[in-house]
This record gives sequence, C-alpha cells and structure tokens, in this order.
Amino acid sequence: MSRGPMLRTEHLNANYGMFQALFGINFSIERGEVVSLIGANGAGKSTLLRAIVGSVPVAAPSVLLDGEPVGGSAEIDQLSRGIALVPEGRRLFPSLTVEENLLLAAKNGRRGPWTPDRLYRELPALQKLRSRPATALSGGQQQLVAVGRALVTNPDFLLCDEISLGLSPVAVETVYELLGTVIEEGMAVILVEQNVRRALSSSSRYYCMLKGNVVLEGISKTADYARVSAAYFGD
Ligand SMILES: Nc1ncnc2c1ncn2[C@@H]1O[C@H](COP(=O)(O)OP(=O)(O)OP(=O)(O)O)[C@@H](O)[C@H]1O
Repeated sequence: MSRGPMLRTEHLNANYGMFQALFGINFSIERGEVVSLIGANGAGKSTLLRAIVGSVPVAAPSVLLDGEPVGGSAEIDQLSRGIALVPEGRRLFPSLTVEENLLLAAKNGRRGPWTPDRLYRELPALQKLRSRPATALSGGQQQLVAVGRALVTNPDFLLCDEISLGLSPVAVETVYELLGTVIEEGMAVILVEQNVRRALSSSSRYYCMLKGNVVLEGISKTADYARVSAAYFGD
C-alpha cells in the first residue's frame, strides 16, 4: 500500500552564485523507501541533497515535507523535521572525540531509538574508539561516525552522500550493514552512490542525473543497466 510521497522537490532550482547547478528537479521519496541518485561527477547529486537539507539556498515551495513547503530552512530546522545528511567527505569535528561528535549531533536532533549507546551496541568496534579524536580514526571508522552522527538525530529521511567513497571493501560492507539495519527499521534513505550496481541493488527506485537535470528514473529491480549507464554518461 502506498503511503504517498512524503518528501519531494518540485521544480527545484539551485545556484552557486551565477552558476545554476539544478534545473527544475522533481524528486520524491516516501517514508521507509530507499532511493538512489546516480550520475557522474558534477551531475548535481550532492547539490540536490544539500538543497533538501538547507545548506544550499532554495525557494520554500521547491521542497515539500508532507505537502508543507520547507525549502530554504536552516539545517537545524530540517534536522528537527527529521531530515539529516551524511555529507560527502564526512566533515567530522576534528578537535572533538567520537563521543563528543555524536553527543553534539544528538543534542541538535530528535529523540528516538538511535542514541550513541545504541550505536555502540551495533558497532562494538566504535565503542572502543569513543574517546579518540575523530581524526585518529581510519576512513572507514570515520564514515561510521559520520553515519552515526546523522542517525542519532533520529531522522525519518537519511541522506547519504557517497558513503562508500575511498573505503576498503570491508569498511564498505560494515557501513552498508549498518544502513541495512536502519532501513529494516523503516528509515527512508536517499543514497548517492558512484557504484551503479550497488546503487541499484540497494534501492527500490533510482534517479539518474546529468548536468543538473533528472534524465532517467525508475524501479531499481527492473532497471536496464545499459540504459542507466548511457544516461550516466549522457550518450
Ligand atoms: N560550492 C560550490 N560552488 C560553486 N559550484 C559548485 C559548488 N559545489 C558544486 N558546484 C558545482 O555544481 C555542479 C554540481 O555539483 P555536485 O557536487 O552537486 O555534483 P555531484 O553530482 O554531487 O558530483 P560529485 O560526485 O562530484 O559530488 C558542478 O558543476 C559543481 O562544479
């Protein structure tokens, strides 16, 4: 049974100064759904996520949560509405410990099942690192903290920007295992993922972006890999 689109963008434009990065994007994700964004470097995937969470300025009616215009709100307001981003490059506070990074995020978010303690239970390896500065961790460990930091705000919508980029295969598996738990519990996830096969196998629907436009969208299970690849490269 469809619960109707809950988070969507409507004719969403976004600019960096004079440069227009998104052109009239119509995107939607229902509660509990996993949707992937596919596209080459510079296609506008990160900008779409940033526009939704409020780190790129956009017009209020171009982002809608349960039909309410929420575009252009500050990131902290989107967090309180249950929309959280795991940014590209992780962006942990380097001077803070793992635990401090998580507690700070939790304070800015909503109450719910995800707490730093729950995260440590799911990831015992992380518990051992809780007093370490975030920068003293491996890339894979940092990525778990970055995902954890978004999780402890207890979002309904978790936006993940290239969370497997630069990680070892083992680290990628651990991050995706955590994501699997989150998805099973009903959190909706938007996945920006360079690996097209992984993007399709991890999601129920996909959007393919090129030069700030959505050029293809569909059901991941029945996606034609050749067509998606062609859209990716703009052939
Ligand atoms: N802070 C910024 N200032 C100016 N232009 C930017 C900025 N961030 C991104 N852009 C430009 O906006 C366009 C879309 O970039 P975006 O990062 O959204 O693409 P992407 O699909 O996420 O690719 P990537 O995988 O490289 O992150 C690109 O042309 C990029 O150069």
